[in-house]
Amino acid sequence: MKYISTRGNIAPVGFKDAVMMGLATDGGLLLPERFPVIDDGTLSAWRSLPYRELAFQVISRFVDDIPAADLKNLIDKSYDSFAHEEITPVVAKNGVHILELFHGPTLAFKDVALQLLGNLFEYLLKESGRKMNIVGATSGDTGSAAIYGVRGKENINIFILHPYGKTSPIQARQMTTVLDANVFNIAVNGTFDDCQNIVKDLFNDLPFKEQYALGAVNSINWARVLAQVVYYFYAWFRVTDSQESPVVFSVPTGNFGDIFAGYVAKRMGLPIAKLLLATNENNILTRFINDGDYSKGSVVQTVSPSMDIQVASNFERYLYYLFDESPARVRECFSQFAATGRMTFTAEELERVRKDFASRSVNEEETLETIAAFHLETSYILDPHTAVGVKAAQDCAAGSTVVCLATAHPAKFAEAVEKATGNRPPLPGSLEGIEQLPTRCEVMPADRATIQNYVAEKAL
Ligand SMILES: Cc1ncc(COP(=O)(O)O)c(C=O)c1O
Ligand SMILES: N[C@@H](CCOP(=O)(O)O)C(=O)O
Repeated sequence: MKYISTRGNIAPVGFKDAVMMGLATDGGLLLPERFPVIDDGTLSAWRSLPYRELAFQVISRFVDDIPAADLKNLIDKSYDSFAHEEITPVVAKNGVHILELFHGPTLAFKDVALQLLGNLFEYLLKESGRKMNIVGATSGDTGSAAIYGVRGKENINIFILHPYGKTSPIQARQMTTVLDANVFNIAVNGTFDDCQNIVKDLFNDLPFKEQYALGAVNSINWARVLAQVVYYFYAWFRVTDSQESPVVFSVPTGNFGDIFAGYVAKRMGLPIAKLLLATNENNILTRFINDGDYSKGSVVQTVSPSMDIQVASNFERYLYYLFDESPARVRECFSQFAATGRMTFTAEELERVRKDFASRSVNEEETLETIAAFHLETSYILDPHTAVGVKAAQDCAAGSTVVCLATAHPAKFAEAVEKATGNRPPLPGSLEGIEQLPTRCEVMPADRATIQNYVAEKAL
């Protein structure tokens, strides 16, 4: 399998090079040159596979430059760190199926991909004898999951930028209490969008990227998206009993990575009726789907801070398909966006968008009410991101078989849960005592040069 760029200006590369490249060197995002299609017979054979084996079956369709036995070992090892034997179990509550993606070491869906990516980096660096400096941006969850994926690993340093004071207190401590010598936390005086822009600028500075061997842990890295495709298949098997059964997936969305993984699963032939894109008040993607209005606003702080994002990086991957795989149209669209802060689409394009996606924006009050009502009716505690997806499902998908992606453990957002239910959620063992641990973190302005100099100074 070869990988191409949404901007069309790189020679196709293999999977290993795609993982190491992160952001494509022409500023675009990497995509497989085609989607493997899974026929009914194969789908039926996969139904009874445990998570690790299913992951190997799905992922190996996209990887032909790592020996199968090595890939299998990497996958198996990655999921040993999960606290649930099913890795991503599905539980039925109140008429919806909740796909619990928070049983990894940092209690968010990011662990599913970042445990694997950390092991892939280690494997590829050993093979090449090279070193890597990871630079990533986080609105709260990617950061700790990436840090836990590579902490203490040889030949890797990791620099994580988060918006200062805008994550939940637990999210910040999950990052800053990791004192391993290869971990550097940077709290940026700005928003997640500022952090993501700085990271992209550093990757687009090709001499800097080359000199410091930059590695990407954000969902700009194709391996992130790929690992997330697996749980759409896994969940679909858990909630259906026949090949034809179409399912709606409700996905709390910020950077469009998780829902794009669902789109990949659909393109591979998984019977997904609709991808329901649920946003908080940062609703640029909802406006796009429902009104054709993709125009940048300002970031609003919400009780679901990991989704406080305006410019969703993976949206570019979807646009590539919406524009019939035309890199020229992608480039044109991004130039228009850079110049005007908006993108425009034809009526025919929007009609096609709505065949695959529906969307709902959920405000603060609705999010808290959903946590409270769900808790009252079922005793189950939703985290605020998951609550956004559940509310969207209740309003837009009644009568369908719906899987709501539970993207984080409620204990990470104890303040919001307490506001909604009157009680703080019980702390899982892995978070006990975290408030007393010492921390290390540098506070910096949202200034590319300052951060670039810091990375250069501390890089391997
Ligand atoms: C808990 C949680 N839910 C949902 C999202 C949104 O996912 P995505 O950015 O892949 O759209 C994030 C951040 O990525 C998150 O951390
Ligand atoms: N919500 C994310 C934002 C970064 O998204 P990514 O999937 O591109 O890494 C976070 O928690 O950091």
